[in-house]
Amino acid sequence: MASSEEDGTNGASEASDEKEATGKRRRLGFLATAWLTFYNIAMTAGWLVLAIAMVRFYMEKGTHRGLYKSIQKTLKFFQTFALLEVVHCLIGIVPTSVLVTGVQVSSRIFMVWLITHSIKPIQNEESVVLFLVSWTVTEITRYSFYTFSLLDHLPHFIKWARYNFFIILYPVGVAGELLTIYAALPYVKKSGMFSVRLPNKYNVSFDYYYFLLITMASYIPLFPQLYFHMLRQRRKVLHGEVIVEKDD
Ligand SMILES: CCCCCCCCCCCCC/C=C/C(=O)SCCNC(=O)CCNC(=O)[C@H](O)C(C)(C)COP(=O)(O)OP(=O)(O)OC[C@H]1O[C@@H](n2cnc3c(N)ncnc32)[C@H](O)[C@@H]1OP(=O)(O)O
Repeated sequence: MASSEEDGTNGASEASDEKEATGKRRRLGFLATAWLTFYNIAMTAGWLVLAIAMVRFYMEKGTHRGLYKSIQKTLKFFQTFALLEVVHCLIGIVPTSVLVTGVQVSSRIFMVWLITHSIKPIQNEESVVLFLVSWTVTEITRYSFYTFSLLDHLPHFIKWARYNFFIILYPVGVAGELLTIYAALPYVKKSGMFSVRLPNKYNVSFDYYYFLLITMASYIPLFPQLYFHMLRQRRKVLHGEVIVEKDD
């Protein structure tokens, strides 16, 4: 349990945080709170298991080669489970934008299933380790932040970490993702995987290689929006700034 002495916050702000959290729980309802608490605990545990497995692998083998293969099942399970976050937004039990969450989750699912799982030769790239480490640290912090918030015992360090770590981890994770897609390009071009060529009975064509180029380009407009969204959240949560959303 975090006390103000332990975490360095003043009593007044902690009291107002607790009041806010109690109000939030009442608004959410028992079932939604219980589900979210379970979900966040399960996700924190899952990403912690992943972190421990990665550290153990590296300490035993002294190389990143084979790391992805050894942790892929856990990664796929917990990252795919995160699709529920879009559902949480859609049914309104978390006050997050469906669009922001949708972009975040779909880009992760895409990286896991359509890139790293599907293109075996890139699984040992250093860039894979870059996004794995960055995602893992982010998710342990984020889900423990939500869990402790729901339980009304949010240690200041977790709150601080949730709204500071991303400043470095977001660009590092995105760099890892982009470098991994880049490394996949030659294999995709050579194999023609996931591509549909003409002629065919539906008269449609799809080239996965060009799809990947477009996906990489889409990071340029989309990533800054996610990053600035997080910076605004940071100002709101850590510095109490009131952010006025513009009406269309
Ligand atoms: C098909 C191909 C598609 C390709 C697309 C390509 C383009 C992609 C471009 C960009 C790609 C990005 C890839 C991502 C890489 C990485 O992740 S790198 C690692 C670093 N990452 C991060 O730091 C991630 C940061 N992102 C997030 O935290 C979230 O995902 C978010 C959706 C972007 C931010 O969420 P937001 O809602 O703004 O933040 P919060 O402040 O945390 O939450 C707001 C309120 O909602 C409550 N809440 C949310 N979730 C829960 C929950 N699970 N349980 C309980 N409560 C929850 C939260 O408490 C807040 O409530 P209030 O306090 O009442 O406001």
